[in-house]
Amino acid sequence: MTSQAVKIGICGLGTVGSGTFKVLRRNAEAISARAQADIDIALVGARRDNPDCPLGDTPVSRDIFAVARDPQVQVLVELIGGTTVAKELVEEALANGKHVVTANKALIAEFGNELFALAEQHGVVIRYEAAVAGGIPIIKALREGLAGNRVEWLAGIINGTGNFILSEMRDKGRDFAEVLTEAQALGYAEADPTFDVEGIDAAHKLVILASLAFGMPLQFSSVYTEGIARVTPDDVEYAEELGYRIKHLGVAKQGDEGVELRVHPTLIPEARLLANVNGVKNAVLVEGDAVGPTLYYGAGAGAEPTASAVVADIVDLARELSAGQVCRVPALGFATARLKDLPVLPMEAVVTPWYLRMEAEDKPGVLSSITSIFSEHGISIEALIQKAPAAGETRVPLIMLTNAAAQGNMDEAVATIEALDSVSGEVARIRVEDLDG
Ligand SMILES: NC(=O)C1=CN([C@@H]2O[C@H](COP(=O)(O)OP(=O)(O)OC[C@H]3O[C@@H](n4cnc5c(N)ncnc54)[C@H](O)[C@@H]3O)[C@@H](O)[C@H]2O)C=CC1
Ligand SMILES: N[C@@H](CC=O)C(=O)O
Ligand code: NA
Repeated sequence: MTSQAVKIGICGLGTVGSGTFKVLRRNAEAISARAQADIDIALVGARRDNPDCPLGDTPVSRDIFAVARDPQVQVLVELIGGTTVAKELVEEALANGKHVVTANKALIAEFGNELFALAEQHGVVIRYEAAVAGGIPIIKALREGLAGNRVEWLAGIINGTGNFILSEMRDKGRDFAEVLTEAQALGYAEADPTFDVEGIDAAHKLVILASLAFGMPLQFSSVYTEGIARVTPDDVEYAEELGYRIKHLGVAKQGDEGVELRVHPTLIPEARLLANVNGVKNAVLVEGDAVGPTLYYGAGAGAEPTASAVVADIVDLARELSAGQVCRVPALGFATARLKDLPVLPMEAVVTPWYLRMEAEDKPGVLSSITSIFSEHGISIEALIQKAPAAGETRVPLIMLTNAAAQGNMDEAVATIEALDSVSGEVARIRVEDLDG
C-alpha cells in the first residue's frame, strides 16, 4: 500500500472496460508501485452487468454520467465508444475538472481539437494511448520517445480486424465474411464493423499519428480512405506470385508539396517486416531524421492488450497527480499554439507503383494496345502475368505491376483501358509500397 490513492471511474464494461478492470485488479500491486499511488476504482458506469467481469464490492451506477459528476472521481476512463454520448460524457467530465483516459479513436480523430482545447481550458488532460494500435505504446513513442526528431514518414498496419481477415484469407483460404464474424466474437471489431472493413477505423488512427508526428491539428476529413472489402482471394494469390503480400496500410508522409494522408490496401514485398505482420497484430514503422527507421509491433486489438494501454495512461496520470504536476505533456506532443495547418497533398498527386488486374480478350494485339496506352502516359510495366483462359472462356486475367505513377496519371490511363471493347469491367488497382524498415 502507498500513502495516496488516485480515484478513477470507468465508463463502459464491454471488451475494453472489462479488460481494464481485470488488469487493474490482477496487477494492482505492481501498478500502484509504478504509479506511486493506489488506483482506487471509485465507480463503474455500466448499463448492465457483464457476467464475464464480476465487480465484487466496486460501486456501480447504471447512469454513466454519474461518473462524470462524482466529486471523488479524479480520472474518468471512457470506454463506451462512439462520438455522441461519449463526447457529451467527456465534455462533462472535463468541465467538472476530471482528467480523461479514452480508447476512442473516432472521438479523438473527429473531435480531438475541440476536446483538447476544452481540457486545457479546465487545466486537465486527455490521454488516449489505447486509441491507436491497441497495446502498442505508439502514442507515447511519437509524443515523447521521438521528440528530438523531424518525423519524415510513418506507415502502419493499424487495424487488427482487417489484418486478421487478410491473414486468414491468405494463410487458410478462409472466406472474408466468416473471418469477420470471428473477429467480432473475439472482441477485435468495432461496434459497427464497417469501420474496420471500409478503413474508417484506420483513418481515425492515421490522422492521430500524423498529428503527433508532424505537429498538425487533427484533420480527419482529409484522409484518403479505402478499405479491404474489394480485395479478392485472386488478388491475394496473384500478389503472392509476384512476391508480395497485401496489407491494409496507413501512410503519412511529409513532403515539400504537402502531407500525404492515406489508408488503403497495399502490396508490400514479402521480405519486408510489415509484410510479415499477421493476425490481429499491428505494426507501425516510423522514420525519424535522427533515429532512422523504428518499428513498433504488438497486438492491435482485444480486451487485455487494449487494457494494457488504458492502464498505462492511468498510471501516467496517477504519477503526475501524486507529484502535483499534471499537464506536463501537450496532447499532441507539440504546444497547441505551435501546431501548423500543413496542406494535405491531393491523391491525384500521390505517386506509387501499382498492381493492376483486368479481364481482357485472349487474342493478338490486345496486350499491345493496353501496354501502349500505359506508355503514352509514361507508365512502364515492371511485371506481367497472363493467366490461361478457363474452359470455354475467351477472356483471361491480366495482372501487372507498374513503375511509380501519380494517381491522376493512372486514373487517365485506366479510364482509356476500361473503354476498350477488348477489356471487360473495371481495372482493379492496388498501390505498392516498398518501405524499408
Ligand atoms: N475492442 C478493441 O479491441 C478495441 C477497442 N477500442 C475502443 O474502445 C472503445 C470500447 O470498445 P469495446 O470495449 O470493444 O466496445 P464494447 O461494445 O465491447 O463495449 C462498449 C460498452 O459500452 C456500453 N455503452 C455503449 N454506449 C453506452 C451508453 N450510451 N451508455 C452506457 N453504456 C454504453 C456498452 O453497453 C458496452 O458494454 C471504443 O471506442 C473502441 O473503438 C480501442 C482499441 C481496441
Ligand atoms: N477494431 C479495431 C480495434 C482496435 O483499435 C481493430 O480491429 O483494430
Ligand atoms: Na497504443
